Amino acid sequence: MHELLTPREMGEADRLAIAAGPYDGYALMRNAGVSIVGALLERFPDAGRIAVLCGPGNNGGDGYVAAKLLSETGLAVACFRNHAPRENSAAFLAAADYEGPVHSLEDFAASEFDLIIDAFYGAGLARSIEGIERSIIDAVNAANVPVVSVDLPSGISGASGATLGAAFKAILTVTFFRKKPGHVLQPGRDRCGEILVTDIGIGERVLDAIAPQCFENTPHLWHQAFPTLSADIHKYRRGHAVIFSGGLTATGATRLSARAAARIGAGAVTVLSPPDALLVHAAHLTSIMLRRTEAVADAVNFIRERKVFSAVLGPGFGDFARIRELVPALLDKCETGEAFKGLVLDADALTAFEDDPDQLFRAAGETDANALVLTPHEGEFHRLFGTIGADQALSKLEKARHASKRANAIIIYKGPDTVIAAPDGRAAINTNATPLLATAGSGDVLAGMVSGMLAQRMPTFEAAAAAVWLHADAAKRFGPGLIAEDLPEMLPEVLADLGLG
Ligand SMILES: NC(=O)C1=CN([C@@H]2O[C@H](COP(=O)(O)OP(=O)(O)OC[C@H]3O[C@@H](n4cnc5c(N)ncnc54)[C@H](OP(=O)(O)O)[C@@H]3O)[C@@H](O)[C@H]2O)[C@H](O)CC1
Ligand SMILES: [K+]
Repeated sequence: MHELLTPREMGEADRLAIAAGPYDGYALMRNAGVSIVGALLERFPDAGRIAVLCGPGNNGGDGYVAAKLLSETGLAVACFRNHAPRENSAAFLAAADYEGPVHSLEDFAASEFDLIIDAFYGAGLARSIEGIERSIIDAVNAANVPVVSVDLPSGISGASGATLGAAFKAILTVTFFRKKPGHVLQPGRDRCGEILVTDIGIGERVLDAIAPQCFENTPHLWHQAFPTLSADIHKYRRGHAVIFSGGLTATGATRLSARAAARIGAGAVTVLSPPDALLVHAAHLTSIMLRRTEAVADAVNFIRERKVFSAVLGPGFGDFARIRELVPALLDKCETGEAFKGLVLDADALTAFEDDPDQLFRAAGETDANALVLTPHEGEFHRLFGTIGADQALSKLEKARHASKRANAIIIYKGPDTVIAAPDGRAAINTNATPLLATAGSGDVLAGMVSGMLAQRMPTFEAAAAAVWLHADAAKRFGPGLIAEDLPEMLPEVLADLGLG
């Protein structure tokens, strides 16, 4: 159930389902109407006066079916519309079968109803909503009458989650078969309210032909890929990660990453420290090891000789020139050795390339697509991927995908709707975030978690997606008062509940 279908893919699912039978388009629409009414009666048993706002397409068709069913239960239902459905469409049949009153939108007043069914537009929204429909959306939102949206809140693009003109703020959105990216990307996600995905008779088998590449980030996506422990494992075989430390006054970020890498299951974690910070680390570290490194060669030799599998570079690092020297060396298997699988660049390691991102992309382009993870938040993304970031026509999902191809790296584009994208086109949108994660050091922990999973040879896309989900789950479990130090300490509980590790 974690596949997300674009409106185009959903249209294809519809077409394949009708071709396979037994339902034709109107039968699917009737099933959709039954789902809407079932959810509505369960949640709003006291709604006496219900308005159904019907658009000209099949979304409106679902509205007529719902109106007919509700009026058959004895409720006072009124339909409003601007345009009748196209002749011979399924929506046309639904409108003809509904025998109650159909009024002009001009006569609609939100205050006269206990509940509004929004069936203006769904998957077919093609442009900005204007005119009377826009005025009604604004008035309904201001009046605070509960809105149940059919498929999507009208005005929200199913592909991007963007608002086109104006969009309803629904209390419940009933969608069909699978969610769409617009349900999980902002601002769409906030406009949906509760999201109910219902079965309308489309068989799972249609997904074989569609082969969706976008997923909601849930444990189903990466559970199977999570490292398991065999009885004969030892600490270095379990996986060795290194974290690069900055200088004397900025060592905390390193330790947060290191602790997270260890807690997520790396067998050994070593902090690579410049000489001036060694004593500070020595005073704080216990199970995590410490190694003095000065020149780039010290670091890559250590990685090669100690069979290190992954590294984090950036948190608290400070020295941008050194980062620009280190990255090409760390992406070069001749330097690091074949065992080294993955480099996570965060914070300063992203900023270090803002004047010349091509330098980073060139180095990444010469390595395999699973060797590098970049973890930009909004500002870092724009600095690194200026043109892609500024392209208003692209959704956050598309931006992450373009950036991933451009950089030949897995991108974790952070935010309330973090997108994880791989150069092969796969993408996951995260939905379990909490504002509690807006605390200093939480990004350092995330970077450490990714590297801890890479150290255990988890495939990179899955490791990145798992880290994002587990990180948010840890924050939610801790709750108010959370600081970054708490995140690694919550991981044992998070992992145990999922049966992982
Ligand atoms: N398998 C399923 O998921 C099923 C879905 N159903 C429902 O069908 C809709 C999708 O129906 P569709 O007819 O493709 O699209 P819409 O109803 O959303 O809208 C298309 C019509 O709206 C016009 N339009 C689009 N944008 C605007 C706008 N901003 N202002 C005015 N008019 C607009 C569009 O006009 P064009 O000129 O562009 O053609 C169309 O007339 C899906 O969301 C589900 O609710 C089925 O009922 C069951 C199976
Ligand atoms: K709608």
